[in-house]
Amino acid sequence: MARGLEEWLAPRRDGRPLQLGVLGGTFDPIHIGHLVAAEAARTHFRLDRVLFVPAGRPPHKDPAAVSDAEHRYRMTVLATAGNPYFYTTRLELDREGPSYTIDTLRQLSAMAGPEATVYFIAGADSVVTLPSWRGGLGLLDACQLIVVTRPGLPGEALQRFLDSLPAARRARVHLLPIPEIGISSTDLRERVAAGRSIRYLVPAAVEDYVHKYGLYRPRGAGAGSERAGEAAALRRAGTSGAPEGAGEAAGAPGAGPGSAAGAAGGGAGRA
Ligand SMILES: Nc1ncnc2c1ncn2[C@@H]1O[C@H](COP(=O)(O)OP(=O)(O)OP(=O)(O)O)[C@@H](O)[C@H]1O
Ligand SMILES: O=C(O)c1ccc[n+]([C@@H]2O[C@H](COP(=O)([O-])O)[C@@H](O)[C@H]2O)c1
Repeated sequence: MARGLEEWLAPRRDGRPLQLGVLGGTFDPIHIGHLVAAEAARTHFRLDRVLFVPAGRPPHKDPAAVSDAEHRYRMTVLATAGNPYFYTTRLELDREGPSYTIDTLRQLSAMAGPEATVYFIAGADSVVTLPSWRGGLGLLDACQLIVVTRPGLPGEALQRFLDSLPAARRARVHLLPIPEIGISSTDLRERVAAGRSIRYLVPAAVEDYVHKYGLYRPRGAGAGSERAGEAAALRRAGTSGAPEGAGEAAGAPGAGPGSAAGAAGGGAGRA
């Protein structure tokens, strides 16, 4: 277990119970929809910190269609670096097997301690598939669930899901309307493949990273043809070649103890 995450999950200095947000995703690539969702959840529910968890092996996706986890992790570190309340963990990259969310939530709860409340943040499109996840609705015993709105999902699908829940579990689900950001990682991959701009749809550092490593370009198109080799080199480099940012590989524990964010968190964080 990376020491950075343990430090980042340390209790608040004022003894009040920690309110921890967790946003899991494939993040292939991370985009402003993810960041807006996390920030909206943080401010609305007065979360002390939000942890971004790139899925090492997304359980429901074809591995051949997903970029190397190391690239997705590094882009997430870059994207979250500017927010002192955000942090990116490689927990699911370093765990063997499919990245089941229930395992992650149990692991985080054990690390954060019994006083902490864990809020899993997810888009409405993802939440309606929850019954098919590992552990099914049992996930709602391991966390509070913040459901952020997402353009494109018919309202009835979410309502049907909510209506299907027993009252005790329904009480743990919180709807949060957020500014509608009508983009997805799929759109962004398609844009890059077609040579179209992704500027302003992802943080500038992520845009630079995508182009530097030739991600999402058709095979044989310049740097894109080097993808497998680059990813292998990144893995060999381990944590030493990580980008600067709020993530374990960067060795900069973001809003953890002693950081600028720890101090800034006087109101919202580690007072
Ligand atoms: N634009 C958005 N608005 C609100 N929530 C979003 C948005 N994009 C992604 N999410 C949510 O963020 C989480 C992680 O999403 P993910 O990394 O799969 O991105 P995605 O854009 O849905 O990717 P893809 O198009 O590859 O399926 C999910 O809970 C998803 O519902
Ligand atoms: O645990 C599961 O069975 C499970 C099934 C589908 C999705 N998830 C998680 O849900 C989060 C969002 O998934 P996705 O596909 O929208 O990136 C991400 O953290 C996934 O690992 C988890």
